[in-house]
Amino acid sequence: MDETQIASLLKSSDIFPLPQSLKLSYGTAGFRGDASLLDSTVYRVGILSSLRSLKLRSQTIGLMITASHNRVSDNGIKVADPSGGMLSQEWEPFADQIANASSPQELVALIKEFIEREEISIGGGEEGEVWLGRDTRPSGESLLRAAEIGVSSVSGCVAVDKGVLTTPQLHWMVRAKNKGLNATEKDYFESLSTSFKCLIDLIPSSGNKISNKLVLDGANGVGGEKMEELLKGYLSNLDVEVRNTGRDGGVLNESVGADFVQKEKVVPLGFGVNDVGVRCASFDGDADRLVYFYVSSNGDKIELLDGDKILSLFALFIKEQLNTLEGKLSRLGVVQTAYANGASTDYLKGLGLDVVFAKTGVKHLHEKAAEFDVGIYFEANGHGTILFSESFVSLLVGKQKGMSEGSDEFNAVSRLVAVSNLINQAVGDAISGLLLVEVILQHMGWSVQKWNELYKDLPSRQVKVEVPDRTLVVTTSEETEALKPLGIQDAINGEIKKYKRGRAFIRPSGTEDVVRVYAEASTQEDADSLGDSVAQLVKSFLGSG
Ligand SMILES: CC(=O)N[C@H]1[C@@H](OP(=O)(O)O)O[C@H](CO)[C@@H](O)[C@@H]1O
Ligand SMILES: [Mg+2]
Repeated sequence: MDETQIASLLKSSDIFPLPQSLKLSYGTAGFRGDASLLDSTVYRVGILSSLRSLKLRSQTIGLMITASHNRVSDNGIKVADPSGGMLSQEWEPFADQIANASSPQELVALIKEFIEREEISIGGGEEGEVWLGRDTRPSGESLLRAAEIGVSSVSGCVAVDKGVLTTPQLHWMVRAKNKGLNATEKDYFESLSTSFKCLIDLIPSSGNKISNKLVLDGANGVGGEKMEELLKGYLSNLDVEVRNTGRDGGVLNESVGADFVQKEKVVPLGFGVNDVGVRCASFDGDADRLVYFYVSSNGDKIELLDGDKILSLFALFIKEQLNTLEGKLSRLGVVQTAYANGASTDYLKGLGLDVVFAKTGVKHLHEKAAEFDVGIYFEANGHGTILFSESFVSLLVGKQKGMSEGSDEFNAVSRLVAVSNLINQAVGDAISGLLLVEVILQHMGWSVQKWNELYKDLPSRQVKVEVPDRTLVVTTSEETEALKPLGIQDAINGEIKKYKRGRAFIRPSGTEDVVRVYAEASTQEDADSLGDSVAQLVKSFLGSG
């Protein structure tokens, strides 16, 4: 790093001093916090993205400015690697270090040390490129400017502002760009609508016809807006009414959206007694989570179809297509976390599927799903997708070419190819997930109620416990058992034994300063009681916060 580069970094970092007492961690989903405190963080992550692009021989990196389902006054930043997946976990400690550097001099020293270790050369003619996107938060625009300054303060690197996007759109575009494919937002919409129409054309004509009508809760965020754009410009054969678009005075994520609906299990604002029985869906604030629901009986309760139910629907459909192929050509697997409802896991195992568990956080699920030819992953909260290995897609495309049109096998192969184009291969995507759910329901001839009957969720309860130091809880790799504090797992097991179908576990949250308790049992009363007693154990072993 030469003197000019050092001077340029010192100068630009002077514009964005670190607010006092701010302690940041890259966590499960990038840096998040009150938007008014994040200028310096976003600027520094801009620098990191440039370094990442230089390290990876000029491949394009993505930088998304969003705080997802958090409140509108928050914001955040996450990095997409060239594959469109999350930033490699190996770089997270460096992200933490530079985000917390207390002065421009310390920042430059850390960068110097890092680029030497990683053998990144700056200023020798190498070029880097970073694509920036943001959600609809009012703070997004000025944070985006800070990111641009960070990116371009590294010699040879340029920032490209892609405007307001959903998180999965940016990940999709970055992936496409690095694969040498067309990578604009228009290409995204075209790819989704073409594969959707192809799946619709492949629906057997003999089946049960269901209502096309869907009401979407857009969380007053970017997802509703983009869905409307897709419907208007590219897809006319879907009857979707978008509510909570953010245009009618509603506040982002406030009593609306996928996180609210899944955690509170109540009707979001804008929905009520007139919607009883109608198929409804909710996106979260940056449209990477999707849940379905319908308003039941008197308009004040919902029946929730969460990520586990979407996973089950996808698994059933994919399995049906794979079974139609001659010979066993692929390994299908599903990935869940410990938060998956036990009834969903039983159901999936009952289908004869390979069910594996990953740690909480999409980056962990994605990694495991990528080990299969077709790997489906979902968090219970609605974030997930279906990954197809490149070799399996090539095999399918090759097979398709040599087959006669119209046979059952040809149709199954064509459906699988279309699904691999429809469903986002980079990251969970509420828009592409919604299109796939809609087409599968039409294919099966199922109402939302019929889909809900695949299995009945076991009653569950989640509790957050504030403790002085949550890092004292250490779990096994699947997070289902606590190794520390010593003795706590035996005590939890003692509680679990008291309940029919009892299951419970604890883990420190990666996004909040709490220990999370999850409990499940055959009745709601038992799940509540098990949750409460495990929460008491956490307090007695770790003290109250
Ligand atoms: C129980 C739960 O919903 N945990 C969420 C939450 O992580 P925690 O580490 O549990 O705070 O936020 C993550 C990021 O959005 C998401 O991936 C995860 O599923
Ligand atoms: Mg989100």
